[in-house]
Amino acid sequence: MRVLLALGGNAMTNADGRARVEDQQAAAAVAMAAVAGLLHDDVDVVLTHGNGPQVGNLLVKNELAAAVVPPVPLDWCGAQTQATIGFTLMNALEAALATRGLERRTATVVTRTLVASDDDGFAHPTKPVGRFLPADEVEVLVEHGETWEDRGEKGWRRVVASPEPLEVVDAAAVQVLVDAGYVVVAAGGGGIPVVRESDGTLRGVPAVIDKDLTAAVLAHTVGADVLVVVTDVAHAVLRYGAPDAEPLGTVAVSRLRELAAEGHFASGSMGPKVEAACRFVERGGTRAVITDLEHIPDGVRGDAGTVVVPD
Ligand SMILES: Nc1ncnc2c1ncn2[C@@H]1O[C@H](COP(=O)(O)OP(=O)(O)O)[C@@H](O)[C@H]1O
Ligand SMILES: NC(=O)OP(=O)(O)O
Repeated sequence: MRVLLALGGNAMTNADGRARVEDQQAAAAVAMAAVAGLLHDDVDVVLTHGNGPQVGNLLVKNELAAAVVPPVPLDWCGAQTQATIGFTLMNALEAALATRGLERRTATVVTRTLVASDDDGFAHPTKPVGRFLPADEVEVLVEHGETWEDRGEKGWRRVVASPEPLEVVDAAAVQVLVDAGYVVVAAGGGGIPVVRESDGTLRGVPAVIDKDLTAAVLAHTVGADVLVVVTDVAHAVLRYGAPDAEPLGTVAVSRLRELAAEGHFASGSMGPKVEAACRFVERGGTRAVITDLEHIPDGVRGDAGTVVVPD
């Protein structure tokens, strides 16, 4: 069986969004222990991951150091996060496997994702990145041309362009490595966004793609049977936060689309996960599962989490 696991922010760092190195290493150790448990069953695994906290931190470093060190664009920041998170996950996974007496080769692929140059996402930033700030600290940043959004209790967060992923450009390399038995980390942060020029060459563009939507594209392209969207809740929930909230178990994809249209899944959090799960199953995937780290092995079998199946 081939499984693509998309790891959310909670699996990559701690809850305050600051993404300190030690927090990222600790979170990776916990996440990779869960993934190592899955590798007992000798499944092929491709991992992808978010980068919102990390890429936001790199943007802040750019600003603070601009007088001394040349700033780099957002696509470069995204590429840098693929490298640092990829190697952290590889180290953590190999350590987790070693404690179980297991060995699997690992690789991280610097991965580009094709987007449309006229995507509406460039005009309307939606992707939250970096740390949370109180409203009074945000004013001056908005005056400098940044877009910030009120994210509720935790404060305000910067939002950047987030175009739709059309194609994972480097999927063939991922496929070769996974066919050869590697556990592959790929398309981190949704992939480095690129557009195709009229002469066929690719050019990086300043944006951060939603990693769950790219995960659905990559899972289909590498022939995954199961997509698991790993987050900090065991299920997608109907009437989330209300007294009569109801965790969603196994659901047919067309029914899930109806529930999404009724507004059960918040945009910018559970919404893209549900959308990614629907897209993967609609394109022929056996099942897509939304669950937390603890339930990964059961979720892969379809025995835990929100399990999205074909009609
Ligand atoms: N209907 C819902 N069911 C479950 N969780 C929901 C729902 N709507 C919004 N959420 C929120 O979505 C969060 C997961 O999304 P997000 O924070 O973006 O995850 P990650 O960083 O793991 O990718 C949950 O912690 C929960 O607060
Ligand atoms: N790129 C991305 O979707 O990152 P997060 O999951 O960390 O928001």
